[in-house]
Amino acid sequence: MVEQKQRSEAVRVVVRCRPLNSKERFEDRTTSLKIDQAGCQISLPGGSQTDTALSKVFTFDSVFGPDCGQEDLFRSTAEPIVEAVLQGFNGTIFTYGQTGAGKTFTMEGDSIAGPDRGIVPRCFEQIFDSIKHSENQEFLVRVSFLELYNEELRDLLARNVKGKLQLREKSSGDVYIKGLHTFVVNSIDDISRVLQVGKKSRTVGKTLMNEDSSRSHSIFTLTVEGMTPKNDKDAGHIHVGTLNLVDLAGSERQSKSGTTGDRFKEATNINLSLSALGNVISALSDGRDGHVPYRESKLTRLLQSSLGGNTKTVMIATVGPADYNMEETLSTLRYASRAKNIQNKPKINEDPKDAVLRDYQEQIARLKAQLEEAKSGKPGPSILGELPSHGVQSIEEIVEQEVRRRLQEQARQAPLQLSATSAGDATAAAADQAAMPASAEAHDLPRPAETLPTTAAPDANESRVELSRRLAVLEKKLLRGQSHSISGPAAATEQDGSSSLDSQLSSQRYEATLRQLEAAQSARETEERQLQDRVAALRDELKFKEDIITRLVPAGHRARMMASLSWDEGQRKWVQRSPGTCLEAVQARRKARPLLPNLASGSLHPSSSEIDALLPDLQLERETLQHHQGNLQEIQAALEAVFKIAQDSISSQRIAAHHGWKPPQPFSSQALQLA
Ligand SMILES: Nc1ncnc2c1ncn2[C@@H]1O[C@H](COP(=O)(O)OP(=O)(O)OP(=O)(O)O)[C@@H](O)[C@H]1O
Repeated sequence: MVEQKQRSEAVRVVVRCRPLNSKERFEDRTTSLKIDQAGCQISLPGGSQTDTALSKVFTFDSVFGPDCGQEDLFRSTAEPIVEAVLQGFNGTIFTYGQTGAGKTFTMEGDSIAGPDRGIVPRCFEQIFDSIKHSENQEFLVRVSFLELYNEELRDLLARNVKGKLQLREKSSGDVYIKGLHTFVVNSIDDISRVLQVGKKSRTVGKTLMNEDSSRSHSIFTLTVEGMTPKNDKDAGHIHVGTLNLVDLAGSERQSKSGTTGDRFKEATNINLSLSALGNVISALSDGRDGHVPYRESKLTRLLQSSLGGNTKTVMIATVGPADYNMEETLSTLRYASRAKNIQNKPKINEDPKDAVLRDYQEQIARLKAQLEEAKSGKPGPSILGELPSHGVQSIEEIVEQEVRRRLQEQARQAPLQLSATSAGDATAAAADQAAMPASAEAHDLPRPAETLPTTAAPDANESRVELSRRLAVLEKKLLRGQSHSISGPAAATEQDGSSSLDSQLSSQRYEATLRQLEAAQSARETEERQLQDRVAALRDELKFKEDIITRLVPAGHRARMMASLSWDEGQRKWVQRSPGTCLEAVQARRKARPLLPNLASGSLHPSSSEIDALLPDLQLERETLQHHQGNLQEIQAALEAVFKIAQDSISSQRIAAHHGWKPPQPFSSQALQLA
């Protein structure tokens, strides 16, 4: 390894001015910005637009006018940075400017393909193209995507985007984000898919200045690990470059953007963090070794190594051309002009301890050795649960768990199925097994022990299949240059034709099954969400009804209502007990009650204490029966039977004379309905 001399390098600052947009053209907006692309200058008129002596002239590393295309801008700003990242430098490209000035257009463009695609998709193309054309090198590419919204860090690739992440600092002083998902990608398609998923989660909103205004700062990070060619004098060394693609939210004036409510709160946070960034830029551009207020905001903490650190940084300041935005344009140009003075000290990151590529290679070597042992008939040590964790997460993690569960289920149900596979079917069996997504290996997650079959140890055939599958997945994740002639995985595969075929088939089957599983998973998630919504709606309705009952129905009545209901398992609903059942209960109660000996013996002269005890009883029975609105005739018959017992036994005149009580009238169905 060559000792590196760390040389200072200024942050590159370029300015891009967008064309007048349709609204500005419709409003006949004028422009007096002057752009001298060749001289890298941009000037604004002074006090009066004709007074050139007072005009403000700014010089930058490059200046791009409204006619500049995305390709030209990319070549002169981003391409050299990506080249450096592939060599192991850190690089940052960030856009800064007034809302609606063209930051997102510059970074992402109007589409992921086509001439108007922005810097981000072009970086993807350059990275994978360079890897493809590199000689004898191996690469591993990982990505993450986050946003800083209202001073909260969010993982745009997480299931729960709104979960807050925490900034942490390593002992080296480097800042990192705990729990941020990182995905291994091995093609432009892969990485574009990740970008699209994240973009869907990013917070955007409509303002008067921009229909699609970014309400958060976003950072898309690519980490490219590369291993130097084996024939190089630095053979076997790993270099790790990180590329941060930063799309800042725009500075805005509330009077112009017309923001209120949430939009206003967002604008306040955006302006605060941009002003903190301005303070860091000012402190760094002073050139004195004074205090740099990185800790003022999370944005400045995130950009710490890009401004004044070990990164190659390009700032793209975007401005609008219309005169009615001249104040904001002037402010952007001043801000950008200060940034030109920032000095960074970029260096190649060599052989970091946490390089994932090295672990991948070690795992591949280990798997190959185990596969050899398995082929020679020795069972070998279990490979399961051995893989180290880097916190690199899997796109297919959920899918994998489901597949594992199903496979274990199948294995339990048909334990002989695998061993019954004939030798001729070995390849197909390998492919079947490989169809199981192996994201744990692909993303370094250790295989959870509890997901392993707890039955007998895998037989030789089974472990060989599993080893082949793991090998295929790991090898697929490592990207190799064009003429790979080293005795690496490819050479070893050539020695073993069947293993090569296994790997190819495994990959194809794996991809196909993964797609199916992803579709199934997405359908299941939709269904689950709908069910959860339904449960929530039912719970609200129940709560509403419970509130009504609690407020309007007296507690005694509620108890009696409940006593009159029973759960019918067959119909799966609450039903009222039949009046017959109720009457039987009343009669049973009466028989059990020893209080009315005279009544029970048929005496016509019950004592007054017996009558007193009977009256509330009768009242209760009447009310109970009133709840049975099903069969009125039965209810009435039951009720009358109860009263008849009383009338047969009690002399109404005596009762009237002694207690002033009026015997109840015979019950009519009309009265019951009214009740
Ligand atoms: N150079 C350009 N050429 C053509 N159209 C452009 C250019 N720059 C921006 N636009 C258009 O202007 C509009 C606003 O641009 P954009 O969304 O990129 O602004 P922004 O600076 O990211 O705004 P915000 O900070 O509010 O997110 C978009 O419709 C975009 O397509």
